Amino acid sequence: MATAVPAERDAVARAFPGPVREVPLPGAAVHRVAGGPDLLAAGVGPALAAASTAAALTAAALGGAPYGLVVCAGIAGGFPPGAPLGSLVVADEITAADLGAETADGFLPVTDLGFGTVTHRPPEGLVRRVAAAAGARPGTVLTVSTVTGTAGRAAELRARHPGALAEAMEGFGVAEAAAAHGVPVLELRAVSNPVGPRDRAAWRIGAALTALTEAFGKLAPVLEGWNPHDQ
Ligand SMILES: O=C(O)c1cccc(C(=O)CC[C@H]2O[C@@H](n3cnc4c(=O)[nH]cnc43)[C@H](O)[C@@H]2O)c1
Repeated sequence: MATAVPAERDAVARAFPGPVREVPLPGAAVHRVAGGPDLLAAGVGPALAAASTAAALTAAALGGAPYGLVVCAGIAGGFPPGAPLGSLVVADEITAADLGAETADGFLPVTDLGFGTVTHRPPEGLVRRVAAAAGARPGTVLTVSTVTGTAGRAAELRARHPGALAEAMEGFGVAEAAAAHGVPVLELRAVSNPVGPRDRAAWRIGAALTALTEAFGKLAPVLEGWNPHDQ
């Protein structure tokens, strides 16, 4: 389970009773919950999140206990009205929204330049089960390197990604690391602020972290019981 910061990791950890052991990695540390998941505060932004997640995946594989699923979790900005404050969004697509080139005719995704990928799709069946169990809305979660701070940018993202419900900063990086290891990925976000004009007074980080804890309380049996062959 990869979050950006320790506060998110600890919000997830509150859903899993059991002692925690810290396992050091290059540049990060896994919190291993006995009888529960491995939790990683992977850092803010797609690059650091990818590097930390890759380190955890590699260490697990070399240790003979590879992961079967990578979950990116944390707070996010929600596109109103689909994703109000405190609501949960589960990604049916994880899309890098600003990976590409700006041209006089608009933004070109990196795939149009002939490189790589901009979207990872979590297993559909798992997304459905998580949505049902946690009461999360399925939709695209955008990964951005710059938090949206104007109505204009929010409108531009909406126009380019009509299915977007949320934006955050790590999902695509975590998904790239998971894909390199052939491991499925899931992204679950609790909405802490609206995507749009910058307004720090509108953040509800405490409520979003509580929503994350409650969600993982409901999701433990879904995640434990999920078989990759179900897809
Ligand atoms: O300074 C600001 O205006 C501002 C607005 C929203 C979030 C931030 C952060 O520094 C938090 C980044 C952190 O939390 C996730 N997150 C939460 N809300 C958003 C968002 O609206 N857009 C992108 N990321 C968001 C993100 O995944 C980071 O881990 C600052």
